[in-house]
Amino acid sequence: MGPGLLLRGAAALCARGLRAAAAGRLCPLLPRPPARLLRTGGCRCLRAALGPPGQGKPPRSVGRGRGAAHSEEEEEEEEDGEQEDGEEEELEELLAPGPPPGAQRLLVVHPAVKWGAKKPQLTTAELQIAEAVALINTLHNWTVLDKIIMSTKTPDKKFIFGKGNFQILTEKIKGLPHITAVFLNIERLSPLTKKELEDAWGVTVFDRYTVVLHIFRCNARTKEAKLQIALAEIPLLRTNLKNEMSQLDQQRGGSRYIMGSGETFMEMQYRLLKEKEFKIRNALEKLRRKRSVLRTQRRRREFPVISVMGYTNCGKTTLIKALTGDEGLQPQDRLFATLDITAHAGYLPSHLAVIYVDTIGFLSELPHDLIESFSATLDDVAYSDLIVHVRDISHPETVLQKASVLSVLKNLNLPSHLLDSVVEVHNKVDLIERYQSPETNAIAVSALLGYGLEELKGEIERTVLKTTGKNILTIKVNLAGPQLSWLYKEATVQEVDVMPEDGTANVKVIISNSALGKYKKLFPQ
Ligand SMILES: Nc1nc2c(ncn2[C@@H]2O[C@H](COP(=O)(O)OP(=O)(O)OP(=O)(O)O)[C@@H](O)[C@H]2O)c(=O)[nH]1
Ligand SMILES: [Mg+2]
Repeated sequence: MGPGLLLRGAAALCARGLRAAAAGRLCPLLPRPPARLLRTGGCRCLRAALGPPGQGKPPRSVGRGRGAAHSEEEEEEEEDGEQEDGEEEELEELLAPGPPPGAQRLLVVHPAVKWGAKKPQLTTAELQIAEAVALINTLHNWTVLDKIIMSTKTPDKKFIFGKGNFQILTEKIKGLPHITAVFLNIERLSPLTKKELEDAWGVTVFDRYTVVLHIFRCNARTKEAKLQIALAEIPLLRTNLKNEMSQLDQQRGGSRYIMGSGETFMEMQYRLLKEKEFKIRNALEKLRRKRSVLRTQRRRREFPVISVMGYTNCGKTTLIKALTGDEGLQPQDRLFATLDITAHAGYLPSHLAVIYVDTIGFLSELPHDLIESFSATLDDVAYSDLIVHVRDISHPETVLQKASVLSVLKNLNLPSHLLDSVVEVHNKVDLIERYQSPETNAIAVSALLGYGLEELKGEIERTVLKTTGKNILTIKVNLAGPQLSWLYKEATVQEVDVMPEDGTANVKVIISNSALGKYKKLFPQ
């Protein structure tokens, strides 16, 4: 006789739990959570996903039974949420101010070091200035009027360029009366250099730090992203303050005491800045704690978490959309479109449910302070089960981009097993005729056109099973005994194929090594 009843209910139950877990929610029996993903840092979304207090409580024993253990954390979260309402206004004051109003018309200047140890490898001045232009084009109503590559042997000196080239540049700028600013494509300008250049050129001068920070500010949606930007601004505010104070001191204003306060104007400004920094760090810490609760919840539900990382604009969001079918995702052809970490549920070939985490893109020569203030966002990566490194293989600097990403990953202090098991994806192969990967382990895909996705899912599954110590097995159980309910509790049951004639069932499960050991001990064959 052929197989009897085939029950796929277990997988359906699992799907609900998965959606809830991706949304940071726990109850598998509640109405469907918003399909849109929880932005892990955004408390408003979190509350929306949890629903009104009381609604989000899991029943004591549902499905795989693990949901029951977490309600204390959930309550704590709800309380936190209420408390935050009162703080919302106060925190608004800490957030970075909006971008300066009005359009900017820029000259982009790339200082090129053509000889010696400081000459950049794996790229050219043309590609670097192209990236600088792309950064500006990301910003609404900022336009590049002109661009110039100017060679220099002394990029670290006060005027960046030698005398002759500085003169040529100054004349060029004076000959462009319509520009409102110069974007000097170097990591960071000292306040003194910035001031001297602005005095010489008569327009505002931006460095990479200011431009990237500005893009972040424009793209930030969640409270966490905004707070991180506010934190990244602190060093800038501090150096500005130092500058202003030295000017004030020259006019002998900075050291005067403010009446009755016992502190000078300068001391007061520093104190206010310190207080602001303290508040931002506190608020971020709170959000971080909240995230760690979500992390614990996901762990408990045992959905493997896959962090999708890569250089900005390489196609991370497009790939996750293709792997999960999540229509809420909006890939965009601009740098730093994604600033908030979001989680999205998907399935691997053997119906193993996983959560894909979309992350902020990387950029070479991203100033340290900026990376540091966003490192909290990347905290989650350390707790994932696998990293998928997406590369835009059609980009002329793809090799340099890979090196930048790997160097940031190394500095994130990730566990070595994560770094050793990275799955590398070569994306945008549709843009290259007959693409042949030079790296044998990489998977070639087109996230946009859907090529290579099945192969990628297969590779992700193989690696995830290995790194999480899970097995996919079919176990024959006696339906009269407690085995099936034990498996529902301790593993992920995918299919139950009942044989009514002998009261047994073939049960397809995803089970961890340790659970399998226990099962064998409890139910010896
Ligand atoms: N031709 C082609 N374009 C792609 C492919 N994948 C992504 N893109 C395009 O590349 C651009 C960037 O895609 P995103 O998915 O937003 O890239 P991202 O890595 O998430 O970018 P950030 O969030 O800004 O770091 C979009 O215009 C996509 O349509 C692909 O396989 N082929
Ligand atoms: Mg993105």
